[in-house]
Amino acid sequence: MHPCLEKILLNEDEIVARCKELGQQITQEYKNNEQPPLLVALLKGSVPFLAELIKHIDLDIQFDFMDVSSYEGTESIGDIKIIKDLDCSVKNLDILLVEDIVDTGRTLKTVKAMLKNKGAKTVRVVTLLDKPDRRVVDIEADYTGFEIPNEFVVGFGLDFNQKYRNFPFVGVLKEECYK
Ligand SMILES: O=P(O)(O)OC[C@H]1O[C@H](OP(=O)(O)OP(=O)(O)O)[C@H](O)[C@@H]1O
Ligand code: HPA
Repeated sequence: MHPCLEKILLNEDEIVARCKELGQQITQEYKNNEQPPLLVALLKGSVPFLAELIKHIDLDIQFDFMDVSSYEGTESIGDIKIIKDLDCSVKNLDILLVEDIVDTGRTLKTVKAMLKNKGAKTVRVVTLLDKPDRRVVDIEADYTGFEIPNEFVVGFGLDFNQKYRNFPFVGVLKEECYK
């Protein structure tokens, strides 16, 4: 057990089982679509979730990455910066945006609007975690792994100051470690 860990909210088995359900649901909902979706994953937090999810999507999907940043420590700074844009065009594509967490909703709202502006045909969202109590803009994911309470979480991709992304579970740190 890591010395900074206060508690585990979601263990690895629960996360993997939910990724399987989400992958199957996505497969069903896109299988009669004209084209398979392009998964757009937001770096860096969504990487472990993307890696688990795609094992359970039985469609000829492709994926690409964008890196946007809005957090310093546990604070959303509101201003969304693009650090790395997509490699491919999204024009007329059905996009499935892959997020680790929807918190204030600012990142999702901004990125969804960017993709629409670039000519995406549709933009849906799959998120591992949703923290509805923290929302400041009106936005919801189309597919959600787990709703969680208003606590700053780490693990399964989520960081505090770039650390703890490699925990295979989602947990909460001891207060003295959020410094
Ligand atoms: O709903 P919001 O309040 O906008 O917060 C959610 C976003 O914040 C985190 O990203 P961050 O900018 O920390 O980048 P990271 O994925 O590299 O950790 C997280 O990965 C989401 O993308
Ligand atoms: O709870 C969180 N943990 C890590 N990163 C985050 N970005 C938004 N909310 C969170």
